[in-house]
Amino acid sequence: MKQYVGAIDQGTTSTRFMIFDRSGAEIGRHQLEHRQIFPASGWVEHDATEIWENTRKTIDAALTGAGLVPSDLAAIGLTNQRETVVLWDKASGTPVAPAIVWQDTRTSSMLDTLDGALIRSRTGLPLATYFSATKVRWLLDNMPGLRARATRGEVLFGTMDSWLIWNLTGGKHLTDVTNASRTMLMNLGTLDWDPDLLAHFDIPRAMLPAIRSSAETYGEALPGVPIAAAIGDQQAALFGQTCFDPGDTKCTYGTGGFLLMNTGSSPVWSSHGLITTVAYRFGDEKPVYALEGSIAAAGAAVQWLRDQLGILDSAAASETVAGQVEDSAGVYFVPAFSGLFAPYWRPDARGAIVGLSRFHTAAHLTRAALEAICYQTRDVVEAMAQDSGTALDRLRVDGGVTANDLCMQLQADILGVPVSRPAVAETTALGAAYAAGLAVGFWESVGDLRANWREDRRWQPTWTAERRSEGVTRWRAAVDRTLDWTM
Ligand SMILES: Nc1ncnc2c1ncn2[C@@H]1O[C@H](COP(=O)(O)OP(=O)(O)O)[C@@H](O)[C@H]1O
Ligand SMILES: O=P(O)(O)OC[C@H](O)CO
Repeated sequence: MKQYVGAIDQGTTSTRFMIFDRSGAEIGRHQLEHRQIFPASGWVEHDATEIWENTRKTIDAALTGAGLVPSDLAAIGLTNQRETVVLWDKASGTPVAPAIVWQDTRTSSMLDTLDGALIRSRTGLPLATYFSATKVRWLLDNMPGLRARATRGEVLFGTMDSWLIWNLTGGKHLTDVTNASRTMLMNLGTLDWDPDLLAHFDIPRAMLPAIRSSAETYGEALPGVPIAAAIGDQQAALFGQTCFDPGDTKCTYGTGGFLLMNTGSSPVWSSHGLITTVAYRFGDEKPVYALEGSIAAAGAAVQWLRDQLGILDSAAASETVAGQVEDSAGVYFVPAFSGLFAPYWRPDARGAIVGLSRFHTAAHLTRAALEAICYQTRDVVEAMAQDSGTALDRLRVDGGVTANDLCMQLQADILGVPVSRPAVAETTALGAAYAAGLAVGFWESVGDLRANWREDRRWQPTWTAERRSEGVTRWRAAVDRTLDWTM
């Protein structure tokens, strides 16, 4: 009997393949970072071919490292960075342009020409550069002859899930409903491409994949091993955290930060700057929806200190460096590299570091970066409380940044509620594995999965209410200083 389920987790920073057993314990993994390409200020690109090659390599290396062969896997689940746009030539399977990453802001001037009310009412999404549609349109507008080829179905569009499914299955053009809900082209009510939005963006339907549920057989990834789930990474983390009931909430801190609350079988529209999105859908069952607060730069702020300023040797070093000082000594760092997402939705914002004097060191700046991750999360937690009418009493966290214990302590301090990290912090991959395992009967029910969730560590708030309130006031003042910055 097959004892394991695999998961491809194609993130913004890296791609990993993970193998889990029936108890949800990790049996093997391999991970590879890919290049972050910044051709101009505000542009962020990936090489989709590099990502596909890394995917293949991580599957092989994880299986070999764990001493397993493909036939040991009951199924593979796929989860991915969302919104990022890949366009490829149908005949050759080669990308026609670099992938435009969700953080890319090159389309900001297009926003003024679009109907925000129409888009919001059909998709649950605010007008922002974040989502796929403006990026697809930009490529069609800027690459001569591309729109005609796309109209003839010769050039295909997909988010990363589609691109990987195409390659894994030898040419199936599919996406799942959670990824489709981030394109700005899917109608949240019909769960199909919206003809009015396609016309509004001038995007030909012939280039779009077919929309499937999050848990069903997509094809074979390896001989005898089905891809039995595809689900956006933040929705997968919600699943991996076993947030199956309305009101269940988690926050994932990767390159960006993403707080999602399960809202059950009806979409809930936000009045406080959150996104309405599909959480998951099983086969023909009714979809489950979520409210989401998306933060554009969380771990990306640490990456920037490491890669662009060179003041950290590694992301992990941010903990020791920030730990050299008691506090940020009045420095606030707003990493609005891609503008500000939830709850502000200000594409005109750009990053700022305020409050500097000659006294300040790399340690203060690093601590301010960690605090920024936590203040941004507080902003979306507040919006979520206003929309749902319920204050959070504990925050379940996961993702790369949660390895940083100091940052998680700061998060509890800045939120004023406990922060809880599960034993398996790789909940994104775990969620994809869970969805695939449920689809093929490896797990019987979500009840089996709930029983697998265990807490690893909990942080209690230590700041006084006065200190917290002063910090939030200063943070909001710093946010104000980032606005109206683009030409
Ligand atoms: N110990 C750490 N402290 C702070 N940030 C970290 C730490 N380890 C990783 N990160 C950050 O987490 C991000 C990677 O997390 P991950 O969950 O793998 O992201 P993604 O899914 O976006 O690829 C990077 O931005 C990195 O800078
Ligand atoms: O790669 P992550 O984990 O930062 O997630 C990216 C999100 O899917 C973007 O919406």
